[in-house]
Amino acid sequence: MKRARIIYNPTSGREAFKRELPTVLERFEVAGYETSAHATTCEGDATRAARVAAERHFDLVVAVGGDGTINEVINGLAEQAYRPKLGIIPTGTTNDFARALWIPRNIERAVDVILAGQSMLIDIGRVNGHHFMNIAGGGKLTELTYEVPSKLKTMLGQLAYYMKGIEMLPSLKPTHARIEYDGTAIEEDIMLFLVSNTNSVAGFEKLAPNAKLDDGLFDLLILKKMNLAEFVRIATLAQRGAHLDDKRIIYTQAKHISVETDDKMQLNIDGEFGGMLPGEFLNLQQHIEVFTPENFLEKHHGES
Ligand SMILES: Nc1ncnc2c1ncn2[C@@H]1O[C@H](COP(=O)(O)OP(=O)(O)OP(=O)(O)O)[C@@H](O)[C@H]1O
Repeated sequence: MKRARIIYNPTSGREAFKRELPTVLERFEVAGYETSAHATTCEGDATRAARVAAERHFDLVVAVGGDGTINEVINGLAEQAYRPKLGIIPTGTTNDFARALWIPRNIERAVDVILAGQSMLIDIGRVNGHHFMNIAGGGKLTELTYEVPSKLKTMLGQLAYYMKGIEMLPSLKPTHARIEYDGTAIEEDIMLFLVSNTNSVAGFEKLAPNAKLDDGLFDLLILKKMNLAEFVRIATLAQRGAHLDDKRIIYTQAKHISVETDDKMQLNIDGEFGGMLPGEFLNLQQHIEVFTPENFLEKHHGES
């Protein structure tokens, strides 16, 4: 019999999952999985639970929570030689990864997706020993993701980022950076850089439009030194994906990227603080097998 382990964050979102857990367990059992559940208790717990599930050769791990929980589960699986398939039930405040994969927010429908059994192998990023599935980057503005409180995110959505972003604008300063990507070396004064695995980033759907989930490549986006007015203009263009032709933007794709800066710069990994630069980014191609809706797979195959 196949075995599934559900790893859920009981505090995520509006705590709605706990009420649904018996129904969800029943559905996995009926579908032929011997199923157990682990409620996470603190930061890092989902990583441990996922690692144990891999070591015990579970067939399926289901991560329930927001991007934080999914990131932790992926960190528990990524270093293992045997990696169970991954199902996702998005119940968090921020669910960028589920959105990128077209996984529904509704619990029952997210379970439908997993039990329908359609999956694909996706790339995972690694930087300085941490793994990420959405995006990593550096520069003052990337700190927005942890400076905006989740209550505000829930209430105001993207507007919360704008409000906080405007507050931070005066503190935006360029730093000198040495960046190497797949053998090309550049030196620039930069405002920020983003290393993206998916195209769904903090509500900007067209920030890294070429990001594909299984091509082994990151989208690398670098914002060169610019003044405030130029910055606001480019941020506006980025809303509709019209920022890429601007001469203050470098946009390319690469498998291996290293970044070093003169001034101290924090590393943001999937929306969380991830230590300080320098950073070395490596794309682990088709590293995790994840369940996605049928229509997403059709779109994906149509594009590649
Ligand atoms: N029982 C717990 N109590 C408090 N925090 C927890 C617990 N279990 C897990 N966590 C932590 O909560 C973090 C955020 O969770 P997650 O992303 O699933 O939900 P979220 O609702 O989107 O959260 P947030 O709005 O705080 O980002 C996780 O990275 C994890 O470290």
